[in-house]
Amino acid sequence: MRRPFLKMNGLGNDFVVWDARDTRLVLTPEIIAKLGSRDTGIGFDQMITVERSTVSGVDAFMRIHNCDGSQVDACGNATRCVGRLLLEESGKDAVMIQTNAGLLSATAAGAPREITVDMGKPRVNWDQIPLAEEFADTRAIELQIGPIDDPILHTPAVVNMGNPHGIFWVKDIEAYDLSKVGPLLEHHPVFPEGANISLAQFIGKDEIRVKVWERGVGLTQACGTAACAVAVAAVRDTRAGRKSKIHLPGGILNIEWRESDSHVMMSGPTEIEFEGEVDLETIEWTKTAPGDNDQAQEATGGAA
Ligand SMILES: N[C@@H](CCC[C@H](N)C(=O)O)C(=O)O
Repeated sequence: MRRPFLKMNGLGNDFVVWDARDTRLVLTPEIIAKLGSRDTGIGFDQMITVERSTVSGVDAFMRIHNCDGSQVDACGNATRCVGRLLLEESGKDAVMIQTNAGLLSATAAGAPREITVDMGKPRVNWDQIPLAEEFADTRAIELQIGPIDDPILHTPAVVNMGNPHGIFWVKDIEAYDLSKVGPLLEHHPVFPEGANISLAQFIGKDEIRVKVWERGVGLTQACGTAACAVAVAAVRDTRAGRKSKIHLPGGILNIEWRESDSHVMMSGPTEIEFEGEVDLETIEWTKTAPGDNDQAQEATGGAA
């Protein structure tokens, strides 16, 4: 069966987006991993399934899978992308998106294709991250077993933005090979559900450079929830003000941790790369329409 999809990204963090509001779609982790492979499939960081919401007045439910097939509760960049699709489709000023991490609202941010998402309140208690043991202060927890010798990589700040994040403040982000330390820290026993791992370095007042090793994916160009988690950790640590610019390899996200209601607001771009169709049995896929930045074209790729 051939199924249409949209390929989108937020700052290079890329997604296949299915519209499953009228035609149900359930894929096994094995099929998701095959589709997500950049060698044999379409290739993506996350797979997003837009379904009908079970909550009245809510525009849609968004299901999120990492490219390894695991289902997760939050994805900031994909929420902006789905927000854009629902805003364009409905013509509304704001849309509500149901996720397994709660209800999130999306609005246009001003510039074309830029979207602001209210990511809700961060959670910072040890059992909400979750951590395997009690820590009274989650601004810098002490990892008892260090998978790496460097003492800096023993004291992460931890924040849950609908998913778990460990943040390591470093002086020079280039001094670390995140592709080596990321997998060790992602699976550290202190994180019973694993964690997204960020290295964060101040590069100016309220400007932070961040590299992310995403749980269930690996290195990505950007991670929206990580940007929110870093901004929250910086405020909690009195390192930054309530509004910060997070510089990721794929570009910049503007984050505000609002004082009035403790909600985290994330603003940044979205892009439709192309429309496509895939045969879910053979994983053979075709581009069917161009994206935001393409001239009209047709191309073929996939397992064939
Ligand atoms: N890319 C996302 C985060 C996706 C989920 C993450 N890998 C996890 O396992 O929690 C973002 O933009 O937030």
